[in-house]
Amino acid sequence: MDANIRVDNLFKSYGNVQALKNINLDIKSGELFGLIGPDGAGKTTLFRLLATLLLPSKGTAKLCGLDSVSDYKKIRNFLGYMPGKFSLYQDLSVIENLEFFAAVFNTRIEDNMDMIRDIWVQIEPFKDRLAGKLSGGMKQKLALCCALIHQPKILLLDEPTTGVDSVSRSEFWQMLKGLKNKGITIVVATPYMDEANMCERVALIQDGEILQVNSPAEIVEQFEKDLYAVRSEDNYQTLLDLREFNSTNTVFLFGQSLHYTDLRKEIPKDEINNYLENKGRSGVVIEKIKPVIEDCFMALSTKPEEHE
Ligand SMILES: Nc1ncnc2c1ncn2[C@@H]1O[C@H](COP(=O)(O)OP(=O)(O)OP(=O)(O)O)[C@@H](O)[C@H]1O
Repeated sequence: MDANIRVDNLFKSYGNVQALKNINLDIKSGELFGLIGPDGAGKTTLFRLLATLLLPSKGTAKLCGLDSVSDYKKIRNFLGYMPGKFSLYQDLSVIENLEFFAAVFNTRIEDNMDMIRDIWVQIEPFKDRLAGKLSGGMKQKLALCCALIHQPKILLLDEPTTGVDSVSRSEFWQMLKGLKNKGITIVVATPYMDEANMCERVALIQDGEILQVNSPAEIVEQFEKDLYAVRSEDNYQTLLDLREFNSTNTVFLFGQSLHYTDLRKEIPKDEINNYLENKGRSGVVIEKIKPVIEDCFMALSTKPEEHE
């Protein structure tokens, strides 16, 4: 079975809220694909549509060639879905949760151990603990086992690493690579842009629209402008100053510095330096840097600063 996902001209509205606008996606069988976007971008809505839990307002979604509306029963047999809000029964133990999900799919844990073993061994020592008493990372591993217990061909993971510590986050991505090697098509939604690099391809989504679909490396390669990191003793005031500067294309705070692009091809650093010093900024440092995926997202999603 070709475990691909194909979305065509998909729209979803909740009353007046247009949560998804003309989404088109082609996710290949066996791909590790990321859906990257901020809160409210429409990631959960798209996942719930793919998981056959919501009806589209317009357009179609097909999983393994089957329609999410008319073939929803068949799709549910080969789809694993881990919702963003924990799907576990907090007052059941670890093993009871897993047994419950196996029973829902009319299967048994022992028949599917090969699929979950690598993850299960990490939580087995806590198998009699109530799910509600597990740490965030452990809950996430259990939820993943539950989503895998019926050996899905396609796995949808909605913000699996939100609220999870950084060690558990990187362990989680290692587990996903292991699952990809088993041939499962995996789609992961995340608000963390740095996780884009763990995916083969990503879709950047904002306000219900897909801004770009490509490999993380190619997205970064397509960044057109020269990018500069600007720092001073007062980064926030420098941000406000640069927003008023008449050659500013984009400027935003990024960690300990500002990321800046100019409307011109060549950037006279001295001119920017003088401008900022005249504004009273001290300790100004300007250096050319390589863009990362966050810069590409900002470039795609923000309008250039307006100048009179
Ligand atoms: N049941 C609903 N009724 C009305 N509006 C909704 C409903 N569910 C989502 N929305 C709106 O649809 C838009 C997309 O929401 P969605 O939850 O899909 O985004 P998201 O990217 O998953 O973000 P989050 O991580 O915050 O859930 C938002 O504007 C949200 O407020």
